[in-house]
Amino acid sequence: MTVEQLTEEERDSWLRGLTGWALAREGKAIERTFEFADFSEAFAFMTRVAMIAETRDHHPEWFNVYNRVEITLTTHDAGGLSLRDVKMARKIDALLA
Ligand SMILES: C[C@H](O)[C@H](O)[C@H]1CNC2=NC(N)=NC(=O)C2=N1
Repeated sequence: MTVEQLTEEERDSWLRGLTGWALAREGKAIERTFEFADFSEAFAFMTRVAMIAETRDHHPEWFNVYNRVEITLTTHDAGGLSLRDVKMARKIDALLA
């Protein structure tokens, strides 16, 4: 799939609309850390994110220990950040709203 990488301007503008997400990997990714009451809550969240990832065919890089989930979004096909990452971040955030 051909996916366009965001320009720096687009990236900064889209990022202003996302709370809690920060640029990572020299602007080629965004990341956010989530904390839950315990492992069960964290893993339930991960399961829901996994379902979204599968339906969108857009997969997170993530790390979990106990109640903490760190998510990094980047578009491998674009070699950096694309609108798909921004949309995925919004979907993830919506799970917690
Ligand atoms: C063939 C398949 O559509 C691609 O490999 C998809 C799958 N999931 C993906 N996930 C992410 N994060 N980036 C991609 O570029 C990507 N590409």
